[in-house]
Amino acid sequence: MQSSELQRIIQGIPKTELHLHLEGSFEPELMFQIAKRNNITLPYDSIESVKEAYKFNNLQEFLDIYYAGAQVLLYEQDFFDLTWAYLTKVHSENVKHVEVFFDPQTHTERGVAFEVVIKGIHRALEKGKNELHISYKLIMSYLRHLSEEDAFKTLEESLPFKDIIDGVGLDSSEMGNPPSKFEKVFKASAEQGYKLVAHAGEEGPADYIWEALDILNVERIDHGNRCLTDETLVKRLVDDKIALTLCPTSNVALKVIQKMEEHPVAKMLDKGLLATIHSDDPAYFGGYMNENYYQTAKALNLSLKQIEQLAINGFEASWLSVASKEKHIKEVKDYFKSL
Ligand SMILES: Nc1ncnc2[nH]cnc12
Ligand SMILES: [Zn+2]
Repeated sequence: MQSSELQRIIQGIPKTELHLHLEGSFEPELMFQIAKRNNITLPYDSIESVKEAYKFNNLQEFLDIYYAGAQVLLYEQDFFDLTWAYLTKVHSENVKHVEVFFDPQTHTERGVAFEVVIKGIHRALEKGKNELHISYKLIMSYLRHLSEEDAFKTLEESLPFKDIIDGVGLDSSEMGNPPSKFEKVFKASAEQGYKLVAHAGEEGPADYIWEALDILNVERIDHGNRCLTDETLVKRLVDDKIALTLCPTSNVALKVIQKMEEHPVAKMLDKGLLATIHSDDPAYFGGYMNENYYQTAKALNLSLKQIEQLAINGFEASWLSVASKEKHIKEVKDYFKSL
């Protein structure tokens, strides 16, 4: 199939994004605009020099730059603008539902109130629901390089906004910060009614995925690439229909894999895993949803059936109601039938 034909097909698929860090959707153009109005000097003299700096050898090199970029976000309007820019972008890519992460500690650590962050994000998500017809869920992620005590503080701060937060996640530097470090705060989060997910097996070993499942009791694994090294784990993930929210362009950018042709998603589909495709930090890795589908499909020569399965899996793994899931899955199936 011609590249342009594949791109046209991917554009038309009704999609859902389940693994997206709002701070990772911060495009350099908006970063400069917000830095200017907040009187902050960025350590870059142009948008080109920012993009030049976005070359990473591993997760930590990326995180250092990602946290630095987030420093310019100070006011509710900044968080609104960040979220709104993301929503308008994915609206243009036919994304129908999003479940997005935000990292409260990246901001509260700098003295920006939890309330400022969440109010800006929430206002944009509501506007997106009303004007762009994108439904949403919001996930608050604990930073795993910080202590569990710090995560408990964040959980406390979130409680006045419990009604607008659907789940908690775990992100940041994986190696040396296993899921078990956060056992108690995940248990307490579940008791507050939050759903649970965690990044695991991105750079870390399959053991971290086991811990996320057995110690944190998460219902989805973010990334999970490394599960294929453990057949017993694969069986568990298949049997329990645990989704893996994969991020192909992120994996290449952070050298989790050396090239897209090595991406494990096709193997995962073959094994019956509930694999899904997302963008992670698109402003840093150069691809939103469509680009992630496109690069993966092209490099792995995925069939239309496999691409359809990925889109269905996305809705299947979402936190939408059964009726909404069925509606979206029917839309995906009808779309592929019409091709
Ligand atoms: N890919 C990733 N892994 C861990 N933490 C993150 N925070 C933002 N993107 C991340
Ligand atoms: Zn992520």
